Order: sequence, then structure tokens, then C-alpha cells
Amino acid sequence: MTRFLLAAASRALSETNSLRFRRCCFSLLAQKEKVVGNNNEGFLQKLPPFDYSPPPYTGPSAADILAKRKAYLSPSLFHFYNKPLNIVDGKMQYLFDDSGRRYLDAFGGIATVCCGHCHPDVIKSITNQINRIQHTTVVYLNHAIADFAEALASKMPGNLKVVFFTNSGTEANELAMMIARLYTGCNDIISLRNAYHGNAAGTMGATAQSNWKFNVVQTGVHHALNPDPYRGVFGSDGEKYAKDVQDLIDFGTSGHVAGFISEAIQGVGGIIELAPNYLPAVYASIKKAGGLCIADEVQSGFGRTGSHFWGFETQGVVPDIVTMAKGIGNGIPLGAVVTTPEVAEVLTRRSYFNTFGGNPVCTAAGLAVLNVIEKEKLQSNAFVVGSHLKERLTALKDKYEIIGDVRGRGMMLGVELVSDRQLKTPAKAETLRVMEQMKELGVLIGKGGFHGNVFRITPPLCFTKDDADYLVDAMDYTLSKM
Ligand SMILES: Cc1ncc(COP(=O)(O)O)c(C=O)c1O
Repeated sequence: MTRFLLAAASRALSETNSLRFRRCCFSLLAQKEKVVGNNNEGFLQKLPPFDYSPPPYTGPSAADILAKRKAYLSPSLFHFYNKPLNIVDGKMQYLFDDSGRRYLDAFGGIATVCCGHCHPDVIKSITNQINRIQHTTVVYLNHAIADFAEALASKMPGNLKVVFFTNSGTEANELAMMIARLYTGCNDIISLRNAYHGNAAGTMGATAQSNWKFNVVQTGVHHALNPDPYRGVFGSDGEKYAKDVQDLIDFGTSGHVAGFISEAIQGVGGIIELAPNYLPAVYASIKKAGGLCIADEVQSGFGRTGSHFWGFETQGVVPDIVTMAKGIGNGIPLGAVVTTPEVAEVLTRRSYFNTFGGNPVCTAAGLAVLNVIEKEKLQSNAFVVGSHLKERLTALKDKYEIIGDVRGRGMMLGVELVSDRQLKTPAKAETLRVMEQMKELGVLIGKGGFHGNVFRITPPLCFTKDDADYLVDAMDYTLSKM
């Protein structure tokens, strides 16, 4: 009977989106962990030593907050864990909860914290700036904004040098798509299967996964504001699949397009790398059709891929517009669009503004981030530690049938769980159970992919080899118990 209940709970967890029902299934499965038994405490002793103790925390516990104020909080708090963590401190690659417990952060606040939590140089730069002036807005000059714009432009290839600041990745992509439409006088934007570009009206159109798109089509808003973008397909042969984009242009549009937007490694979509030679061929088709090529570097930028500073460089292309956010401010809200003076001209002729975009405190953070990445050689650390991590995760694939694929590069890695390797059947419930158990072992990872069955491993770029080993050992231990 118990076995039947547990199997039903596991299956139900994969199939339902009801939060209450999911919690019920979670607690049944937690009972199972108790029955099977575990040695978490013993395992936790192996967490790499870290010379930092957070100051004592005297605020409310997670249980207190949820008991009294749950009604005010976003339901996304329950997307990952049965009981959301109350994170009260962070230092470099570690986070601390309200009980002082330490967690290895292998998600980095969704691929955002690149230098490490509360990096002293970033804090110092922010503090210096906030003590002088906190907000100016775009119609005044401020050196913190100019300093960062110049430093960012120096990281760009070609003539990409005009910087528009925004507050987030969604805003950056909205602006990039608007620029492409204004510049070309066309509406059609091509985006890719599995893409995630944001959740405002325009970017939600370019976002491919239906579970992130909501039901705006039914309200008519979607079509009124943003024609549905076309979906290119791609596989292991980049040049062959690029032909599909050419076909879309030839048979699905008037022959002209506003642009093409893509990530170099799809993050939310489940850590999917574009096939080699895909972008050069697609960019050529888009340029021929009069469109602009937009590289969404919100996740893959700032050295995360390890081999290159920007993800698009892995394909050897130079885009017309580059968008970025997340890593740019190490967690301080900031985004940017960088383009050429010729393309930027379409906005100089109009009165575009963004009240908070390019706030001096945020840009002071951005400048410190660029300096830290260089000073601490974080990009090469992402390469060395990321390669080691990927190698060890790939070895786990040989040991456990449930691992369908290990992919990505640098510190942007994905591990896909499947219940059948041939059929690639997603193991959704197991993904959540592994995440829950890894949390108990002091490791936080993310998840993504259309079915939510791909672990996303995107730690701060200061992650060490010992951290990587602990993560893999924790995953090994967890899978061995399942
Ligand atoms: C590739 C990519 N583009 C855009 C966005 C949207 O960024 P934001 O959440 O800052 O609006 C995300 C967010 O996850 C992303 O991964």
C-alpha cells in the first residue's frame, strides 16, 4: 500500500501544477526519505571549509514568515522546494539561511552572481557612489555612467559602442527588438525553439516555451502588440538547420525581416548550445533579408562560458545589437543594450528614455564587476573549474541511466534527467526530489527546460574545484539512494 502511494505521489508530482497538491506529494515523498534512511549529517562534514561566519541573525524564521505573511508573497517561492529557504546572508559562492546553515550556491541567483555574493570590491564601489548621489536619471551627465559605458564598449567587437542602460534583461530585449523594428521598418522577428527572452509583451512573444508565455494569445493582446515570431529549428548540423531560417524568410515573410534574436546557450530552455556554424549561416540569411542580428547575452555573457567573454564569440559572429543583464551588476538590477552608432541613430531621432536605466549606483556596481572579472581571472576560472565539473558530471552519466544528457560549457552546465534514455522521457518528479535532497546536503542548483527536467548549474564564477567535487559527490550520493 505504502509503495503504491509513493509511486502515485511521484507520478502526480510530474503531472500537476497545483501548489497545494504538489506540497502534499512532496510530504509523502519526504516520508520515503525517512523510511529509506540517510546519512546527511555525515555527508555534510565534507562541505569544503570556508573561512567566514555570518553575523547573528535575529529576524523572523522561514516558518514565521510563511505562517504570518505567506498571502503577500509570490507563488514562485514554491517552484523549487517544498519549504522555501530563508536566505539571510551570502559570501562569495556560499549562502546562509536563518539558522546559520551554509549552502554551496550552484545557481548564482539564476546565473546572476558572477563575482561572488557581497564581493567586497563591488560593495565598496556601490557604497562610495551611494554616499555621493543615488539617482540622477538619463537627462543628466554622471561620470559613473560614462565610466561604465566606456568600459563595457571596450569589451565589444566591431563598432558596437553605443550603450543604452535598462533595469533588466526583459527590458533590454524589448528595447533591442524595438530598435530592430524601427531601424528596418519591419515587424517580423525570428526567435528559436526553447528560447527565453523575457516576460513583457514583446519578449514574451519571442520566448518560445509555452509554460513561460501565459495565455495572452487568448486575450488578443499578444497579436495586437507583437506578431508571433517564427521558430527556427536547429540540431547538430548547424549549417543544415540554418537553412530552415532561410526557408522561413523565403516562405513565411515578405522576404524582409526586422531581426533575429538568440542566446548562444539557451539557459531557461534547458542549457542547450547552438550547433557549431549555426549562427554564421543564420546571420548571413538575416542580413540578406535586411534584418538585424541580436545576441541575447543575459545569461551567457560576462565570462560565464569560460572560453569567451560573450557567448556569441563561441560562434565567431559579430551581432548588430547585444543585450545583457544578470551578471552585469553581480545582482544589482541593471541591463544594457549595446549597438552601433548607425543603428543607435533611430533612437536619437526619437525621445526614448528610461527613468532608472543607468542609475549611477548600478553602473558603479557594473564597473566594479568588470574589474573583478579581470583582476581575479574569473573567466579562466570558469573555464578550468567548469571543464572539470562537466567532466565529472559526464562520468555520472555512465553510472546512472536516469541522466539523459550533460551539456553546456564553462559555468553554464545542464544535467537532464530522463526515465527512458531512448525516448528521452522527462523525469520531472525525480528532478524535484534530487534538488530537494541536494539542498539537504547543502547544495543549491536550479532547473529548466520545457519539462523542468534539466538541472541548471550556474554558480558564481569564483566556484572552486573542491566546490565542484562536492557538488558532484552530493549528486552521486543522492542518485545512489533513489
Ligand atoms: C537569456 C535571457 N534573456 C532574458 C531574460 C530576462 O531577464 P530578466 O529576468 O532580467 O528580465 C532572461 C531571464 O532569465 C534570460 O535568461
